[in-house]
Amino acid sequence: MAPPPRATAPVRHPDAPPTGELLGSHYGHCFGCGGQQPHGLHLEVRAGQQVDVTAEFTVRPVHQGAPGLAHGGVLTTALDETMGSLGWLLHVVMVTRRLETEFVRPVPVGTVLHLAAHAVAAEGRKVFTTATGRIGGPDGPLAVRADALFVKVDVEHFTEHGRDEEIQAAMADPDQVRRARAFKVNP
Ligand SMILES: CCCCCCCC(=O)SCCNC(=O)CCNC(=O)[C@H](O)C(C)(C)COP(=O)(O)OP(=O)(O)OC[C@H]1O[C@@H](n2cnc3c(N)ncnc32)[C@H](O)[C@@H]1OP(=O)(O)O
Repeated sequence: MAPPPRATAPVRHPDAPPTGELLGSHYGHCFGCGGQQPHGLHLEVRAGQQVDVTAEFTVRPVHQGAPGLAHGGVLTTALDETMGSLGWLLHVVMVTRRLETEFVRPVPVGTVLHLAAHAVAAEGRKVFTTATGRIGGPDGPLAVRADALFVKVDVEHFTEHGRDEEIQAAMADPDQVRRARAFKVNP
């Protein structure tokens, strides 16, 4: 998972959203950030100053694994979505290739998880990222952390592999098409 020696520091795109701006959902039905998923995480991610973001996730009863505790897979999803959002600042679409999560302490239902992620390095199509989730506040105790490798893809990644029903619906939505075509991948 460590970036190769030839990797370079990620560069914030000149047209990236300004610091503090809410990034918005990339897809209404996304389990991580979409507003149309009743049981989703409804993450609202905010742009940082560099290639970094912050987000908050409130653990609800539908996110339980053990009684009264968040499911580890759900917490991993929150970290994954937060790191994936770094693509807005790089102006690329990227998908998770590898993700390693460390669960440091249990996260009870009702907790607000304070997430932070930044891009560590980039090399070719690869973007190396890291994220943390803290409880009680942005500087509170560490509950979860993750490192991930993302790979930049073109919009064809989705149109070729996604189920036809959802692809057709997304293509019929002008806002979705605009979002999908906004970034070009520069290998
Ligand atoms: C719109 C964004 C939404 C974000 C939402 C949150 C993020 C998500 O959950 S995305 C959904 C989950 N992810 C996926 O479904 C992805 C499924 N995987 C794939 O489609 C493919 O494996 C894909 C596109 C990632 C890469 O495939 P492919 O284009 O053939 O690239 P491939 O050559 O295998 O690998 C790319 C590079 O990564 C490197 N690589 C691959 N695996 C590893 C690894 N484990 N460690 C280090 N490097 C690796 C390869 O060596 C290659 O390097 P280089 O470019 O230097 O040769």
